[in-house]
Amino acid sequence: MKIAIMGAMPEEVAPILERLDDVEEVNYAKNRYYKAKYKDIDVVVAYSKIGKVFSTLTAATMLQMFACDVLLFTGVAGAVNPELKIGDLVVANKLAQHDLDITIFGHPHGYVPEGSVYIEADKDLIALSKIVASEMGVNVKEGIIATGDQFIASEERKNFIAETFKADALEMEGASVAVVCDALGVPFFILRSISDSADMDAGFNFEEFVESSAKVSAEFLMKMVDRL
Ligand SMILES: CCCCCCN(CO)Cc1c[nH]c2c(N)ncnc12
Repeated sequence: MKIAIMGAMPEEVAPILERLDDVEEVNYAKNRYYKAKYKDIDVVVAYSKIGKVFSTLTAATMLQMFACDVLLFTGVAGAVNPELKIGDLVVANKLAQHDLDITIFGHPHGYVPEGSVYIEADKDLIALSKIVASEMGVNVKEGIIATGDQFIASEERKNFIAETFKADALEMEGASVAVVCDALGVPFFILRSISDSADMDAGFNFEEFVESSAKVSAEFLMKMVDRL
């Protein structure tokens, strides 16, 4: 089993890199991939850089070049569901691209021909997250994640995303990673910890909480890796 562990930003994978052994750094396609051992498991760890394009490139590389059998994503997100607070964990059961729009031709938001609005994450990995959550005594919200190439910091855009996609959280990489994994038939799991509420305070809250929330997500993810 070879596990791809991915984030979008250095802060999101730093808590993981520090726990690896025999790290071999591979430079490829203007990015750095860390081949390593976590306990006795083969892992490849990388942060993609922000947004759907960079995360597509990294996810595709993890699967096609490093031949990973499963892809786990860890990072932070903006809350859409008002029940979610800073530091809360969200597991994606399905993901959509909120800024994919050819609605002028009568298609739904997030849809293009031969595509689908939502892509579903791996049910076994979701089930595993529930076991780990109960063991750790933490709450994990399973929900819909909306992805787009914008940092959302306005109630108006957040409400559009909430109404159109019934999203629980939003970010900038999950749905593109989902498309890659789905197309290549590789199980994937997208985990996020809330860093802000995608409102007018989002920028400040993100800056303040990205590091602590990224740690919450990374630590939970590694508990799942222990159980794989
Ligand atoms: C230098 C600034 C980098 C922001 C990257 C934010 N990530 C993108 O995946 C997660 C995220 C946290 N809060 C968000 C929000 N309100 N809108 C979009 N994305 C997010």
